[in-house]
Amino acid sequence: MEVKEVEKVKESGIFGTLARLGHEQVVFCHDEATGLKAIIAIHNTVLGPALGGTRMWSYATEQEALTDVLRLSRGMTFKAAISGINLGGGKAVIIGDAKTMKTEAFLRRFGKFVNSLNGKYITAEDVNMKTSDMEYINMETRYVTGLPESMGGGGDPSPVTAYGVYLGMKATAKKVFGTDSLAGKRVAVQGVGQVGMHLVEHLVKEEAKVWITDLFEDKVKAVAAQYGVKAVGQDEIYDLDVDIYAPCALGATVNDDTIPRLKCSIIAGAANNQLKDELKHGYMLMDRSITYAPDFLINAGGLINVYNEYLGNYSRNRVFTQAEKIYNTCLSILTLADQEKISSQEAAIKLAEKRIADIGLVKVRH
Ligand SMILES: NC(=O)c1ccc[n+]([C@@H]2O[C@H](COP(=O)([O-])OP(=O)(O)OC[C@H]3O[C@@H](n4cnc5c(N)ncnc54)[C@H](O)[C@@H]3O)[C@@H](O)[C@H]2O)c1
Repeated sequence: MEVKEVEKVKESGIFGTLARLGHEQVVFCHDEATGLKAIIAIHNTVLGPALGGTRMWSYATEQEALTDVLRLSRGMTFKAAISGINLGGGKAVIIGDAKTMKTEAFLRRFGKFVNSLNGKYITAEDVNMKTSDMEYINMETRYVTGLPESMGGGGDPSPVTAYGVYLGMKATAKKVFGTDSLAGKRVAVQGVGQVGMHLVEHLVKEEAKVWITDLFEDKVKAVAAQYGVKAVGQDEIYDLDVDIYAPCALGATVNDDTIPRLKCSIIAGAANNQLKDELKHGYMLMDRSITYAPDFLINAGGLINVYNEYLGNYSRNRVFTQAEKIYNTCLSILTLADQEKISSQEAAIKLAEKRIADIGLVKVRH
């Protein structure tokens, strides 16, 4: 959590912050018996109900939890809008230790709070929440998605996310190199977890030259051996002489320290909030002629997956077909950014906001 962001919330007060970020509703949930403390933030419901996962974290302060949920829910609005999905943006955070506090009663009490919003907010998994937790939440509300396949859910969203990231990377390559072929292109993948590993598979299939890193050496060794790619140290990844940097671990890795070190022409990866400061670092990348594929667009495969599950009659094929739209949307955004001399992140937000405004007008007409 950025200290600066927390300070901004303190300075402008809660309503001032909601006005600045454009939120509709924030719900504070408290239950003495189970020790549940949660915040549900509904950013925008113009396109549909607000969908976004629940994150459980031992936040240092309540202010920090509030800042996180406001920032994340706003991001979900843009992600759904740019992906052509009829959903709004929302998110929930639960304050506390996920290892010790999650009991059946605790999760079902949270489910009851979600249910009290009558479908205005739909929850799903996020950091420190598992599909098994969603099963308990589902006992108290039907406004939950991301259920296990055994319960009719869509299963692991990571392959869909990785496919979208791969297509976003190809579209960006088309813009930068004039061809979307990644054959022979040098790609550095940071984080070979669920998404990173599937991404490596796509890249190797297309004969890209791949370097990988991860916090866990066993993961690195396993992926390097399986796909015949090269392993590098965690910090070394920023200095590699590569064409593409793919952040698939944590957010905020594109920042004051790393931008001067990067030698790539493209950044395209799965992590959320890759730019530490959306505005400043978007422009720093432009100055260095590094083209950035907006994260909330190219990592939207997971959202497309849970949305389809929520609609019912889930089909994995349909999900992959919908994820293919990421390629053309990415090209449109990069073209708009060029035309208007703005960062690709700003261009993506502009297109997302335009769709919300246009569809908002359609909705008020009879
Ligand atoms: N899973 C999805 O469908 C999905 C959808 C949208 C966005 N994302 C985002 O994509 C990213 C990857 O998701 P995932 O599901 O693969 O997560 P994951 O936890 O399975 O994998 C992340 C990997 O990054 C590694 N890592 C963490 N910090 C690192 C560091 N400093 N250097 C190198 N490696 C590091 C971890 O050890 C782990 O192996 C996350 O930021 C996630 O929020 C995932």
